[in-house]
Amino acid sequence: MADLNFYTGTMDCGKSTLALQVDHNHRARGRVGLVFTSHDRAGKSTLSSRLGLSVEAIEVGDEFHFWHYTVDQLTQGGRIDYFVCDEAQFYTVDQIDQLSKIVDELSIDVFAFGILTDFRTQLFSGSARLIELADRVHTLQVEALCWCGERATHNARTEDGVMVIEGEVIVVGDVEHDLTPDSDVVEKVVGYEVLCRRHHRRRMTAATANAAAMSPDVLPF
Ligand SMILES: Nc1ncnc2c1ncn2[C@@H]1O[C@H](COP(=O)(O)OP(=O)(O)O)[C@@H](O)[C@H]1O
Ligand SMILES: Cc1cn([C@H]2C[C@H](O)[C@@H](COP(=O)(O)O)O2)c(=O)[nH]c1=O
Repeated sequence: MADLNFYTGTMDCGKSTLALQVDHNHRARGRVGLVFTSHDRAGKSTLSSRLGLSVEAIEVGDEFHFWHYTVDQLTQGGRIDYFVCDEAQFYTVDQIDQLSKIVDELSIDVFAFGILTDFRTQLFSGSARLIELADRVHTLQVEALCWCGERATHNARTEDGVMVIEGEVIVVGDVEHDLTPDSDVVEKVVGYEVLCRRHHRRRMTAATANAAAMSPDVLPF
C-alpha cells in the first residue's frame, strides 16, 4: 500500500534537505521517482537546500495537474514508484487531492514537504489539505530556534529586521540574520525570521529585541 506523507516545520528547519535525502535513498535502491517543487528560492524547476545541494525538479504552477501528468507518463510506458513534492504549501487544494488519488489508485508513494503557516500564522491552503488527507504527518526533528533560544514555531516576515504583518501571502525569500534597521538605506531588505509563538505575537525579532534591550523591558501587550 502506498502512503501520502507530509513533512513539515518552520522555514529553515531542513525540509528541502530531507526531500533531497529521500529522493537519493529511494533512487539508490532502484526505485523510480519524480521530484516536484514550486517557487524555490534558487529559481524555477529546481529543488535546493541551504546546504548547497540541488536537483532539477518539475515546477508546479496553479494549473499543473498531477493526475493527468502521471497518467500520461504511465501510458507512455513509464514506471513511477514515488513522488518527492517540495514547497507543498504553495500547491492548490485540488493538487493535494490529486496527489491523494495518485497514492490510492496508482500506488505511488508521495513525500510532501512544506511549511504549515504563513507570516500571519494562517495555514497555507496546500498545507491545510495535507493535514486533512495525509496518512502520516511528521514534524521535522531538527529545530530552528528563535533569537531567544526557544524552539521556533512560527515564520515572521521582516523588512530590515522589523516584523511586518501586511502584504502578499506568497513572497519568495530567505531567513535573514544579523539585520539592523538602517534608515540611510532606501531599499528595505525583505526577509523572514523564525520565532517562538510568544515573540511572534509580540512582533519582537532579533533586531527589535536588540533595540529594546537598551530600554527596560515593557510589560507584554
Ligand atoms: N553551514 C551549515 N552547516 C550545517 N548545517 C547547515 C548550514 N547551513 C544550513 N544548515 C542546515 O540546513 C538547514 C536548512 O536546510 P533547508 O533544507 O534549506 O531548510 P528548509 O527547506 O526547511 O528551509 C538549517 O536548519 C541547518 O540545520
Ligand atoms: C512564511 C512565508 C514564507 N513564504 C516563502 C518564503 C520561502 O520562499 C518559502 C519557504 O521556504 P523554506 O524552504 O521553508 O525556507 O515560502 C511565503 O511566500 N509566504 C510566507 O508567509
